[in-house]
Amino acid sequence: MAQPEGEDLLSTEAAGAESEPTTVPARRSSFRRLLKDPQAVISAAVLLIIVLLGIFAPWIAEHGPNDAALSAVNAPVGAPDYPLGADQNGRDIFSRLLYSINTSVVSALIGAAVAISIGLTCGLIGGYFGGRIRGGIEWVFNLIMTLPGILLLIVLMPLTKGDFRVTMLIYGVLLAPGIYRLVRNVTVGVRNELYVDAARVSGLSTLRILGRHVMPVVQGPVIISTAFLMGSAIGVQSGLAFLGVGSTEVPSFGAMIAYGFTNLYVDSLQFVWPALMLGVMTASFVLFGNSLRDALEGARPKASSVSKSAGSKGPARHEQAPKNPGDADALLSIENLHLTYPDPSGTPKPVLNGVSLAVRPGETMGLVGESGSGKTQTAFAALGVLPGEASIPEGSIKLDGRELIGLSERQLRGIRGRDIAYVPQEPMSNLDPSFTIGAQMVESLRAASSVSRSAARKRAIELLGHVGIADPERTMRLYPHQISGGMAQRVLIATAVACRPRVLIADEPTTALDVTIQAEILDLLRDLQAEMGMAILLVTHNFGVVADICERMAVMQDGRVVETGDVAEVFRNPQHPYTQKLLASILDESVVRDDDRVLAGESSEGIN
Ligand SMILES: Nc1ncnc2c1ncn2[C@@H]1O[C@H](COP(=O)(O)OP(=O)(O)OP(=O)(O)O)[C@@H](O)[C@H]1O
Repeated sequence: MAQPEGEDLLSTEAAGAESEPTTVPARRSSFRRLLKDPQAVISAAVLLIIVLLGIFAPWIAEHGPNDAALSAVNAPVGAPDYPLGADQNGRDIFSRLLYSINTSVVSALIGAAVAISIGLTCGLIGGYFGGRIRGGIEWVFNLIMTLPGILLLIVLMPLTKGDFRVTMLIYGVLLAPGIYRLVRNVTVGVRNELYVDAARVSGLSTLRILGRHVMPVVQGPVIISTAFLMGSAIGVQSGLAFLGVGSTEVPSFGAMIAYGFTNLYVDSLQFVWPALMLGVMTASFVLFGNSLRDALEGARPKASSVSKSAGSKGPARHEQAPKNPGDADALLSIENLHLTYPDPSGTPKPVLNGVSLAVRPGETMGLVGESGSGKTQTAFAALGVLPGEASIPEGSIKLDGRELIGLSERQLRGIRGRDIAYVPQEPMSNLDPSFTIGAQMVESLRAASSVSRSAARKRAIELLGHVGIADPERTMRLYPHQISGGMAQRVLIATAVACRPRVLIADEPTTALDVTIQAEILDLLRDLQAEMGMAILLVTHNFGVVADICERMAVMQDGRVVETGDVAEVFRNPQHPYTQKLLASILDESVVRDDDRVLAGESSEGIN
């Protein structure tokens, strides 16, 4: 397929041109999402109140954190001037609690800032450049990881002179390898994306690519890790103070807990206040980080059941839908499917306008149409993996007579992978760069068939061999960036057919691959179909692929199917003007074979 680089470059530029003005609304909508999340609002409010209490401690507290009064020794809660009582040295617990907040916040900021700045910078560089640069960086980080963390901080006490800020600085360095690994893995994954190659070819500087393409992907995981790091830094600082490492002059939850411990039988509450505050602070950091990540990464296409439009109740809203001719024996039957997404003003924007489609058992149906005609949305609707904001006001999707619209996520999970499976367009983007092929296959197999880990591993190795991977055992140990696109697609096909699904939806499974590999993947799909007897719905914009492998085809335009029929018949005698236009613009007699064998899908050779 002559999908020239020029076109890619133009689209990259166009995307770039578009991305500038959309940045502000995107940020605004992330912020709005954050404000709508009760977990985010509550945890942020709790943190804000705690931090403000720390900042205003000198004005709120009656006493200094180290002011001791003999008359106040072990004063109970509610004693005059000592709202939370006093410790065994006669120091105001409330005051020490407030000042300890500042110690914790400073520790969290130093520890997280050092870890993020070192880990993020090195992760981006190591992940993007690879080779010796990555080797050198990893050597240093591996060395750091061998150091015994807390023990080192204790041993270095003479060097830090008990200053918790210096201690947290060193702790930040010890935390950096975790961030490095995270960022490196994400960067390696993004670096292999086609759009990054396109950006590189179009002359974008490395810094710009890192900032524009890599950082947005990295920011979510880093933010959630920041929250964990802050919680961890607070915990470690308190732990060290509990052990007596550091200046006794510095108020800290850890030191307060230690004093509370020794005084547990005199007044148990002395121990409870700092422990409670420590718990609330660390939990708030983590909960807020989770919400922030969700907000920044946007509404993910959750594997949720498709939502029906407001007001539509029960599954009986598609009775008037026109029946598909010949769908009585259909395994997957889509009738009059309408799908909308809200536009920025909230008005539903139609994306599918009454799609009707029937896939019979054991057949390969090609779903063709120009970009944006709704092929993928139709496939996603059938799989029940539309994003949360999608709405189906009308229509029906039946698998072997069972209505899928309106099923709960739990019910859909029982169907996906077992009865209906999916092979995606971009194999690399569909494998997690942080996990080995084996780990990902085992996880998917266990999710689909609840087998033991060892059985899933055995089955994964078998499947990899079955889809033509030469050394399955070795491949299981590899990370996605260590295998080719063709191998990645074989891995995904192997996972998809693991439970012998009755319907396989393959969304442009060969688009991201080069021509030779495309033919191999089509052959593989054909072989697997012959062996397992599954029906395949093949989403493609490539008529060559349709001619090569499909028996029937449906042509989509503007969110509806305009023509359905046997491939040979549609190729010979297209009825709809849009099909005629598509065929006229795509077919080239000099490269496309028109013999009956090929059109009937009997040949094993690919056409492009
Ligand atoms: N989350 C979404 N919100 C709003 N509109 C969407 C969303 N996802 C898809 N669309 C719109 O749905 C329409 C159909 O998209 P779809 O991905 O199904 O097209 P397609 O035929 O598969 O195209 P391609 O061959 O390029 O993948 C497009 O106009 C697209 O902009």
